[in-house]
Amino acid sequence: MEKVDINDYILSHSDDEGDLLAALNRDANVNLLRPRMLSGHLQGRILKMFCRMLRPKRALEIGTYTAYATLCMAEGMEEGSLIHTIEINDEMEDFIQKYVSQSPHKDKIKVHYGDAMDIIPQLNETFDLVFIDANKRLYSKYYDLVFPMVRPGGLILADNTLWDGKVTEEHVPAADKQTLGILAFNDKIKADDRVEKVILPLRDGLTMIWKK
Ligand SMILES: C[S@@+](CC[C@H](N)C(=O)[O-])C[C@H]1O[C@@H](n2cnc3c(N)ncnc32)[C@H](O)[C@@H]1O
Repeated sequence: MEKVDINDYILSHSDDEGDLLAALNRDANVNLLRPRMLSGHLQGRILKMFCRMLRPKRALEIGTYTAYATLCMAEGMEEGSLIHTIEINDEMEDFIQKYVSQSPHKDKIKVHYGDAMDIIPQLNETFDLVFIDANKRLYSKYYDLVFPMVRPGGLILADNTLWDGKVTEEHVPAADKQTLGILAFNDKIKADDRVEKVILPLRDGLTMIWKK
């Protein structure tokens, strides 16, 4: 008998992503340049589960891309809650709108188009949950900007913090600003006494940062 791939086994024994997200995933793989950027089935179900457990009233996602993760988080959030999500590339607007508009959770989602560095200061919110998943060079800046807006006891998640394993390479070229950005962010979080932190070795690395 052929051995079942462990990732297929995990997905086949976890919740389905559902028809809408499966269609989004297929559409992204056929029509977008970098479909691997979206969270995907496993991480999406985990983000939903975080929302089920934490019951955030206000959430923020920095880096929407297709809204795959946005839709997953909104699915786990309660009625009356809201997730703000920020996307710098307004060419994604039609794609995002196509799927958000079909979701039964669309009323919990507010999409902002523009640079998160400009939009975050305009959001008059206190966040229970923040998902950092935009420009890897700017993770430390997003963190500093959003930190005062997270309530004590709130959670910040940062995606891609293992950056394809490049974080353990002996020599990182000065031109590789993305890896250097992630390295600086990981060191900053490790040294920050205001938070408890753990890197989950999930997919490309997902850091959980709990504000004391
Ligand atoms: C990895 S993708 C996000 C994936 C999405 N969070 C998910 O899990 O499905 C990163 C996105 O961040 C966007 N982005 C990059 N810099 C940004 C910024 N300063 N403000 C807002 N969005 C930004 C990019 O255009 C890209 O669509």
